[in-house]
Amino acid sequence: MSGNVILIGWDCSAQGKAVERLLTAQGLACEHRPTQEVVGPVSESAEVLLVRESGTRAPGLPVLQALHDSGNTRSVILVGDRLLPEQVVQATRMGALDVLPEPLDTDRLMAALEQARLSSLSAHVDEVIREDCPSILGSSPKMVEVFKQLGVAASNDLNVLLTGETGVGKEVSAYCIHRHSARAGGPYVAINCTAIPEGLLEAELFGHARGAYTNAVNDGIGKIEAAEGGTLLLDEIGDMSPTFQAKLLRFLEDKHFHRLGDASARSADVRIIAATNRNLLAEVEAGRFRRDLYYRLAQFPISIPPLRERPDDIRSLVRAFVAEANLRLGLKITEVSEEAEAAALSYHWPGNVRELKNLVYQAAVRTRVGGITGFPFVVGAAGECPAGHEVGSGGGLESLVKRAVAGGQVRHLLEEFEALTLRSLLEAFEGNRSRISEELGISRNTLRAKLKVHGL
Ligand SMILES: Nc1ncnc2c1ncn2[C@@H]1O[C@H](COP(=O)(O)OP(=O)(O)OP(=O)(O)O)[C@@H](O)[C@H]1O
Repeated sequence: MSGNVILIGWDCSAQGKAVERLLTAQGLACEHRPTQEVVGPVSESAEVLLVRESGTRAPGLPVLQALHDSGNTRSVILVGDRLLPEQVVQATRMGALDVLPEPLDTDRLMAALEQARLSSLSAHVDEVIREDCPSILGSSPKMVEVFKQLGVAASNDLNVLLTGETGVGKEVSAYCIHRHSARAGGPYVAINCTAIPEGLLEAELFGHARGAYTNAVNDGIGKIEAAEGGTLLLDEIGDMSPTFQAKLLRFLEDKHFHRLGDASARSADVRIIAATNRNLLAEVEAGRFRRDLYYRLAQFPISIPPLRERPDDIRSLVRAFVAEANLRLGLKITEVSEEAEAAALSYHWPGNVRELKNLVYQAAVRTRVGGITGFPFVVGAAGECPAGHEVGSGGGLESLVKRAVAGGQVRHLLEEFEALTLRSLLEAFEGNRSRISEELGISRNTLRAKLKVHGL
């Protein structure tokens, strides 16, 4: 099976085949298998899993549960007949990107598949980049200053604190420091402190002894031991709980730690780089982040400026990502129109380089061959849109809908609403993703996937 196939898990062979024909007629590559099989190795190279479960299997969703338990990272869309509300909630919590009732509405199915494919594309982009030692780009005076600081950080072994808005390139900078440091021959390990539930973070970071918790059938090393001799990136450090802050401080003081459930002290030779999009000093002043931990982490602080403060980088980033999309996805984009470039230059870029990269990829995927004539900007509050893309006077949803209808852009309207909602929630909850996922009642993984799709 090739890597961009939609795997259809459907028990009733006649219906499964009918969906396969429907998607094939839309030009999509797909393959039908009995539902249970999508949990097996056959799904490994699929891009999206379209799984049908029956609501009469109350109270659970066995196939989705099995996928979730196996650590599936592919985008999943659930199709169900007579699903109970609890099953819809469960499905979303287990990471399903969408839940579609039967009989299937073709437009909704196509929209859900497009979103799922963009989500996998975005995940794939991140994977590819991590695998291929991403090079860090930028030629603006502000970024040249940052590169100099990365060089100084690479020449010593101090703990580094990288700050900057979401998507400015903190993680690529951390990797750049590692690659140029004396530890380059050692491992580079990253852990996202918010993506892991509080209860599991300790074991994830420090490791565990056999029997330390249910399912801990063997001893296990944590990220700290995995990074021995190398560099450990603690991403989104600003969201760490006070209890965990105390545990981390203890490790930073003498580089000694205990695996969870094991009394023996161990030590690790690891360089720590921490990253956050919060103003950590303000968190210290507000009493939410330990001052002593802040100073341990910020032995060498580096702040990365938002993209809107370095417009000189925009054009070259757009060109670099177009070239990358051509190479990675087999597209044939020949140019980016002057109008599209001008729109990119006047846009506010709240999601910074990540958003730019996503928009370039989305525009490239939609264009496939020829020139990109525009980017699918999310039109939000006035002043955040590029010239010519403003919401009409009065703003709000109504004018957004009218504008989309007038411009024949209805197809992507629901995506725009979702992006707009998420952007507003990020502002309202000051980027606190745990809180947003709680308030929305969706898992943090689902939220992360959605934020990635929209480049936020
Ligand atoms: N200067 C850059 N050159 C090339 N790619 C970049 C640059 N900055 C960011 N990117 C790309 O943008 C995306 C986001 O970057 P990264 O994950 O480093 O951001 P971040 O600041 O750590 O974001 P967050 O705070 O949300 O974790 C990645 O795909 C990365 O490769």
